[in-house]
Amino acid sequence: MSKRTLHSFFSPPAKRSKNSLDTLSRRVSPPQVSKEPTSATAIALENAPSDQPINYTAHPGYAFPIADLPPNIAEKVEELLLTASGKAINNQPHLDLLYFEPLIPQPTADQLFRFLRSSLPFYRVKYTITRFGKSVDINTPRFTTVYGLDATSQFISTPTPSPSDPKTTQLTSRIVETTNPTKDVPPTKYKSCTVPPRPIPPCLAMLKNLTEALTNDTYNFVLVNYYSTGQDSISYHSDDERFLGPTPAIASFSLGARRDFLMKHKPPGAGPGNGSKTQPTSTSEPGSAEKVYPGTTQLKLPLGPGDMILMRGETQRNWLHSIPKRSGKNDKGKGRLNITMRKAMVPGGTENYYQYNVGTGPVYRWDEAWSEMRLWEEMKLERGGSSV
Ligand SMILES: O=C(O)CCC(=O)C(=O)O
Ligand SMILES: [Fe+2]
Repeated sequence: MSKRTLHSFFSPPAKRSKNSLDTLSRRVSPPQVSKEPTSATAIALENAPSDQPINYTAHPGYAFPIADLPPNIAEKVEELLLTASGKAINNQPHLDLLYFEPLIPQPTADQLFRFLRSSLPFYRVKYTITRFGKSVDINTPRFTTVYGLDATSQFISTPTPSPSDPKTTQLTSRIVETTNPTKDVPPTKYKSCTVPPRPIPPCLAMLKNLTEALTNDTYNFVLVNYYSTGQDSISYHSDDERFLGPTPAIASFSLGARRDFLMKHKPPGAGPGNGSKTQPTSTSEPGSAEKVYPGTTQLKLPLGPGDMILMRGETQRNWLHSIPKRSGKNDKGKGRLNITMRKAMVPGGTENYYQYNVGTGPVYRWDEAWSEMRLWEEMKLERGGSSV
């Protein structure tokens, strides 16, 4: 396979032929899972000097400049994603998964985990819903963040070197109509978003572009969840919002601590999501007596670091998934990152994603010394105002 440069991953990948993923799975050799490295090799890899200094990307929508993926991690991830093959799981009604176990083996998965956890701004979103006529306050039980824009609009970003820091590139973006890129979107188009939409930073754009090449699909949103302990979770839901279309492909990466990913078929008679702006869209109440859909059983995938699961076809319309709480798992500092790539078709998707994954609250950032997510405002004061 001819080697693509990292820069080529910032432009859309060349389309593979129809069904090329399955063809690819058969055609290419399995991922090169190296033998367990000796600890000396692992340490050498972890500390491999990158031949370039780490650069940062600043944007008015980023709480602080976000580091670009270090070249030693980027090159490894590129190589792994371009040679991977997954296992199809489609032995139950309406279930269509492709499981890469793992897609990114150690030690790269761990390097990527630690890099992304410390490089991204996170939020702990609170919102209010109405349930049975009553207002209910919801505290999202995990850290979240999101980047991207639905298919009706596009960012046109201009990079300029930062005058105060040679390592930082400053991005300024316009949002234009996809159908007419000379036309800026009207200011009212995204006025219901809790924050102005922000472009996917290079470290996640690279992962997204490689995932597009691997899955022969395109994505315009990257959502990130951080489960700091076993008490962080996501309840049973399906990502079946109308703004994702009827058969969405969602690529979901796991990094860090292993957590169970549970899936069950929606009960008989349960319709697809109604597209309402609640998160998650379709839920099942814990403990509610539900009929099991005939011929199906619950699936439990203990997702580990570097695993990737592609949910596609009829899956979201018919199946629910969750990361349940677990006691004694992921003690302080372990944590699990989940990164999903999705494609929203209309502005309602942009609104929904920023509302439920950024919200209006404060920014958190991983503090390596404290081994926990902390309020960025407090960390900034301690750093004397320095952002990176
Ligand atoms: O953390 C995971 O693996 C699942 C996350 C998820 O289902 C979601 O963000 O919609
Ligand atoms: Fe989900």
